[in-house]
Amino acid sequence: MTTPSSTARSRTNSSRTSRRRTASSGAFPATTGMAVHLSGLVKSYGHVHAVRGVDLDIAPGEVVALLGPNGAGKSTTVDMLLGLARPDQGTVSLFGVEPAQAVAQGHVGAMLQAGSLLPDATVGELVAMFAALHRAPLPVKEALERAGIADLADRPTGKLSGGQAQRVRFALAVVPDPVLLVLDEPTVGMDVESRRAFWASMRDLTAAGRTVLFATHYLDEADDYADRVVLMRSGRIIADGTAAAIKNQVSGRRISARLPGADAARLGALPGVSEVAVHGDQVTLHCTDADAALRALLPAYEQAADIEVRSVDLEDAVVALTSAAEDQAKDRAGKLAAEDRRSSS
Ligand SMILES: Nc1ncnc2c1ncn2[C@@H]1O[C@H](COP(=O)(O)OP(=O)(O)OP(=O)(O)O)[C@@H](O)[C@H]1O
Repeated sequence: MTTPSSTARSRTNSSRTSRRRTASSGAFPATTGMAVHLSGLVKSYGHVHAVRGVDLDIAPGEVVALLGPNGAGKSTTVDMLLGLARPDQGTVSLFGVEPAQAVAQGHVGAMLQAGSLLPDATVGELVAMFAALHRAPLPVKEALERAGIADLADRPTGKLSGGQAQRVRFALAVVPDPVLLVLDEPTVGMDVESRRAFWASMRDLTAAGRTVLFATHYLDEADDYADRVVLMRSGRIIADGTAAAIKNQVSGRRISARLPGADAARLGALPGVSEVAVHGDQVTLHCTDADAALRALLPAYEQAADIEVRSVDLEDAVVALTSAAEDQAKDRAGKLAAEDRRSSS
């Protein structure tokens, strides 16, 4: 069946194909090799094992979302990728050279979570200062327009709202006219309209074949804009593929309904139901067989209302995959502790 969203998706996919073609046909300054090559990256801070062995290749022209719960190691990976943190083990190369060299050549633009803007400079002055550090920057006006802040050029950066400051960071990331954009939670603090404008501008940038790696907690952004989703948990990559492939790793559908006075144990015993979540009157049934579950639910709960059956979305898949990884980590820790006890007795 063709739905508006599937039509939109196939359009997006064909634009992704042509974007790759543009990237490999040399629309940019000559670069060689993988846009990003991370091999065996490990990084600890004292007892905290932030990154525990990350291997990742990103081809020129790919748009990759880096997902994972708080503390998964996304920012640490991004910091090592940009040469801002030194790996304990492993190597990083961007277009076949060290990060510092790729940055010096103007191939890389970055937007990080931390980092204050010079509070006394105006937005225009700050972006101009940054542009002056690069060999072939965009005109300042164009960088400001791409970030949607042309009207803020004369505003001191100390007088910006959080969302506006975030857009200034975006202008600083694009002003080198980079081939690779690395964005750590780029839309944090932006209102809905600014997020939309941000992604519209990103679409223009990626349509020309730029490579993008962005970390985000907004799974709809990953679903809508990334060719590929890399999911991290506890310092490791636990899934890597298209959003569709990641969703396919988690089978089943979800039934949600308003069900006053529902009993979770009774719902859990219905055929085809694997898991139940109850929030007040609202119930979500995770199903291995949604048809069987629905057939059993309706006679048992005549008061059921606002019933919806839907496929697994990216959020469901990410939650399921990250909690499965957590269970496996606990199992591993339990087995190691048991082995320790056995060997010491
Ligand atoms: N400079 C540091 N000193 C000590 N611990 C750190 C440092 N930077 C990160 N960590 C720790 O390393 C782990 C991974 O952190 P990181 O910021 O990379 O995760 P993240 O996936 O980006 O999380 P979030 O989504 O919350 O930004 C966390 O436990 C964090 O507390």
